[in-house]
Amino acid sequence: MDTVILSLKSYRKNIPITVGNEAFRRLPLPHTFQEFNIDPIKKEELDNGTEPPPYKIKIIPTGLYWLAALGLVTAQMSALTNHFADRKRLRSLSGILLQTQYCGWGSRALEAIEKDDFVIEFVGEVIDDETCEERLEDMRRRGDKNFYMCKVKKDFVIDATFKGNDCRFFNHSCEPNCQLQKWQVNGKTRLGVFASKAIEVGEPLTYDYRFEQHYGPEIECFCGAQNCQGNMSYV
Ligand SMILES: C[S@@+](CC[C@H](N)C(=O)[O-])C[C@H]1O[C@@H](n2cnc3c(N)ncnc32)[C@H](O)[C@@H]1O
Repeated sequence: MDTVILSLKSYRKNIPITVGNEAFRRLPLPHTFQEFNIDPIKKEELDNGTEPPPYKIKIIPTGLYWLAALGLVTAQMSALTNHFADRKRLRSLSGILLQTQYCGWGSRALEAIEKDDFVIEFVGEVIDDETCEERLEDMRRRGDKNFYMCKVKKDFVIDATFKGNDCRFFNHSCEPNCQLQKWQVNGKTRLGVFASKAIEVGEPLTYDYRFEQHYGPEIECFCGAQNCQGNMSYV
């Protein structure tokens, strides 16, 4: 269970994941490769020689979650201020509202991204199927609405619930601007998010969850796309 995908070397152990409220609990996660101290995918590791771009995304609170976060910040101002200041994450609370008001937090592009650019890697704890089921059960019991697991293969589920990067905030869209791709890098399977079209500054970053199995209950989709399939279930 402690095996963390890629070179996740010194993940901070002091992240308060025990706070009851889910929205609050999700806020203090590390949000940059630097904070995470992981090596991003390197150019030479990609078969097609794609140059990984500099950090290009930003987390924004959206819709109702933004209001919820604001309320929590008011209530927990002192603790949060220290916490965020420590992680230089105050910027995260000043984002714009997105139209996807019912999808919770989302990521948006900080700068223009070209089609086929490598955007970010989906990282998290690597857990087996049994642990995954246990965690899912815990989440159901807690009434969690957001799920951050992606099954790569048998007994290889990447769980970004407790340890993850900004990729865990990419929402699903039936008309996404990114695509999740499976890569073999030095013998390891890794998931990379690549731009499937040119993306403008400020655009929400999304991919189709149905590429791989994202765990969780059948959730109604609010992506707002014309071709919306209605739910985010893997088919
Ligand atoms: C990987 S998380 C994405 C970040 C999440 N929005 C958050 O606030 O932390 C996946 C969860 O976001 C929500 N979500 C993502 N895309 C959605 C969509 N198109 N419609 C409804 N909910 C969505 C669902 O609750 C889903 O389980």
